[in-house]
Amino acid sequence: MEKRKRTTEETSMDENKVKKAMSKAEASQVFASCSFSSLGLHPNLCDQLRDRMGFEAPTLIQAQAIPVILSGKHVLVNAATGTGKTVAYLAPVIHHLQKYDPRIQRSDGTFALVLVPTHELCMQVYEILQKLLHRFHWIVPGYIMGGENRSKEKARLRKGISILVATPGRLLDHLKNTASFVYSNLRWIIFDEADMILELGFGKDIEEILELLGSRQNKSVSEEKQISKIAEFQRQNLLLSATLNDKVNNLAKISLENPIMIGLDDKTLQISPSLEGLKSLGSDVENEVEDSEKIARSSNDEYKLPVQLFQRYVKVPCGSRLVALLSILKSLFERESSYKIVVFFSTCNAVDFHYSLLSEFPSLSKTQSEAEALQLFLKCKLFRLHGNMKHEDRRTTFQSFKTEKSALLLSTDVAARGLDFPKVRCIIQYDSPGEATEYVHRVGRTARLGERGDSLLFLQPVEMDYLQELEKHGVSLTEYPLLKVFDSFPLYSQKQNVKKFVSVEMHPWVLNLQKTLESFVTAEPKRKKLAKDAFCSWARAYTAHRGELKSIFMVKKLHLGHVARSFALKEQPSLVGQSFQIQSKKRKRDQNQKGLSKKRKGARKS
Ligand SMILES: Nc1ncnc2c1ncn2[C@@H]1O[C@H](COP(=O)(O)OP(=O)(O)OP(=O)(O)O)[C@@H](O)[C@H]1O
Repeated sequence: MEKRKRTTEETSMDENKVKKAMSKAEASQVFASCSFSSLGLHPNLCDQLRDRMGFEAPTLIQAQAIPVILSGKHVLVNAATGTGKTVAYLAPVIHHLQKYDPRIQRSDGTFALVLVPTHELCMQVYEILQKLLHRFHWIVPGYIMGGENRSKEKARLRKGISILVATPGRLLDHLKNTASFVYSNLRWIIFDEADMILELGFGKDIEEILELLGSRQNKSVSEEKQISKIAEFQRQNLLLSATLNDKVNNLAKISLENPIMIGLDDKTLQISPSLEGLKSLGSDVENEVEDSEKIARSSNDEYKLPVQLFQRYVKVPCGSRLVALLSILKSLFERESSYKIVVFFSTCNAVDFHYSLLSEFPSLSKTQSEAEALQLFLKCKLFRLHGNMKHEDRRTTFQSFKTEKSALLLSTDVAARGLDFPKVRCIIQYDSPGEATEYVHRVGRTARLGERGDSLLFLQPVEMDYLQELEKHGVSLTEYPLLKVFDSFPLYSQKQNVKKFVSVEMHPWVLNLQKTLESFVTAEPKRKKLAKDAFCSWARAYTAHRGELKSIFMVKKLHLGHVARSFALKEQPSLVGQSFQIQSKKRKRDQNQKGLSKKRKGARKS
């Protein structure tokens, strides 16, 4: 069995960093020094939080948010990932609902609506609700989401769901088509991961939902009263996210009335109760005009990241990316017996290819007996998650990865937001995230609630300007010692006492592993097809970067032959390459024509 050597330098560097981070984490004080009951929550609910959930004390954000939410005001919460925002909004809702006298009944319909962007988040919030409601059996939790059986959902809505967790598209569908869905008592609308809901293009749906529910802030009071006939209380809307952007500003404006801001720095705030100049949530970010009444400025905002998170980047030439990924994963899993890692990819095809590769790629073996034993290169439980998977498979992956102590999850951005996988120690962004907000949410899957976490961002030499993009938001990364990782592997077919290698591409470990990977992938037509499809969709995704990022992630700057190597292909797939080049030529031609017609228009105007 091959053993990896760890340099003492590497070990002491890591240990120092751990110590430094842990003291930072302690200093950051994740928990407040008060109790849940001192925040005004009902004793039964406090018992439930302690006995069922194991929560002894509130987190800082819970201590800040719970009393304000209990007071009935509209609230915008901006707090770092993994700080306990879910309980911050669910606990006050449950507190109020359990107090209703006479007790609420299923026939009263829905009192609280939690809108979330993804299925996984929908399930996660629902599960937390189930635990919190254990002692309050008359308050019924439920969920509706795209991809589920509509008629079963209709039946559940007919029976009555007191607190409903939903994805926007499916909610809108039921609001329009399920006559037995009672929402006349609706008191709370909560947007969890508000910016992602909008990023996913649900802006128009949200506007329509707010209209239908009579909760759009420019509705006249009489109209609102008509809709909320039975409700004796005023509506309370809550908006939560770890990152804010212009679209959230607009959503805040149309859904929140005189909101209280929690977790937002005064300097970056301009609270505007004014409802004038509302823009459509469905419009493109690029098309949005500068607005002087922003609730939170996004352009130069510093994002809040957990202080105990070590953020590093690794600079890898394109053709060596796959070898670098596999080597880093191997070294991490060999270092510790229990280790949970999430690797983010840009496309579903890329996840499928890497999943298939890692599920079967054998260990590079020195001896015949080792080869016969068929050891895998990576000895860890492997999972994958992406939007093209069947819902049932997504659910199983989500649940299984949650409970594993040591495992690797390969995922697209469906896992980037809000998901709470316990004990994830490291996040690897193999494909770059695009917007800085995406970076923040991806790394937010680790270092949750004061725990230690590492993150590693893969960048090619031509993409290094992305670090400056992150710097603009106060995010700074240190370099990961990649060559040291390669040096620590035994070099078969080379003399053991070799000199230090200076270049990543020419490192014997890299050359050897790359060659083996290429032979492995090209030997099996199915695997080769997965690699080709992944290559093709990767290149398409690469051209889809928006705004300023276009000048950093330029496909023009890439050598497509090297990109192919990163999918263990010996050559750039010619057909894909040609069609890709035709596409990019066409795009260029279109851009030139656009530029020309703009110039012409300009000339006509002047
Ligand atoms: N008071 C508490 N005591 C102990 N654990 C808590 C407490 N509140 C929340 N947690 C746990 O902290 C973790 C993070 O909580 P949660 O998922 O609500 O964070 P979040 O702020 O919504 O994160 P994200 O921004 O990534 O969605 C969860 O595992 C949750 O069970």
